[in-house]
Amino acid sequence: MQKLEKQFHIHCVPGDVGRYCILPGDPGRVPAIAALFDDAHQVAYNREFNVWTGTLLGEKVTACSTGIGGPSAAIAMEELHKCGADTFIRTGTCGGIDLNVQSGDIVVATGAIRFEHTSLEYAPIEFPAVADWEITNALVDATKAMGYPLHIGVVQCKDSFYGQHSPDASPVSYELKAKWESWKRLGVKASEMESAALFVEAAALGCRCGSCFHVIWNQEREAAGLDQKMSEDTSTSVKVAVEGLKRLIEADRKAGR
Ligand SMILES: O=P(O)(O)O[C@H]1O[C@H](CO)[C@@H](O)[C@H]1O
Ligand SMILES: O=c1cc[nH]c(=O)[nH]1
Repeated sequence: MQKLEKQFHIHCVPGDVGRYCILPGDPGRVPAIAALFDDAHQVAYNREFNVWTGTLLGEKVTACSTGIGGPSAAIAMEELHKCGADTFIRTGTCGGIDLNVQSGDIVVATGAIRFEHTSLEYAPIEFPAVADWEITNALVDATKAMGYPLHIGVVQCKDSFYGQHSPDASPVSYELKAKWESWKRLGVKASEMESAALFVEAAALGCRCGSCFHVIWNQEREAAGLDQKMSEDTSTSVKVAVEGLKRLIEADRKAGR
């Protein structure tokens, strides 16, 4: 019999998780995702990794939180992959950068800026952090079908949340602020923390990964004196991830993937 190896951080063994995984950062968001699965049950909860498995369209699917930042997200993906997963949808929160991106909107990432360090341990910096095309299409179609305001494009990833929000407090403010101006001029949609690591790691592992986000706020709209309020209810981005996953499962079945 094949040895079932319990993964060191997520405490799962092969069979505990599906091929398809939804990855929120917040462990508290996992039950809300699992509530949209059929027959969902918790299979493990260790550290920041809350893992629930159920089914969608009869396919085994898993929701596993990744915590904050690239290092723990990379661990979740690597250990889920060792348990048999090969397709990942990150659903998270983000802060808008582009002035058109408003609180409560959905952002679907086509790629991610690697202003973090985790991805460097999976690929040289010249390698782009690109979202999987099929997953991205499924997330875009799901958002449109549900009628939510949608922005599609590049997101920026970093390791320091406060480097984004209080760059002046940092001894390297000159770099943080100069680069932030570049992201703005390059039309970057939003800032978050995990997609760059996950996209690059997925490429290194031969897996697929895409991301969708709920916009919490937009600091650039605030700075420009535009209408700006906080939006913390992540239920729309959770619904987009689950509906997108259903569409992906159907597309995979049709294509024999
Ligand atoms: O809401 P989640 O998925 O955690 O995502 C965003 O929120 C956290 C920062 O507050 C980072 O993890 C960032 O990427
Ligand atoms: O502004 C934000 C909001 C969520 N997550 C981030 O990383 N930044």
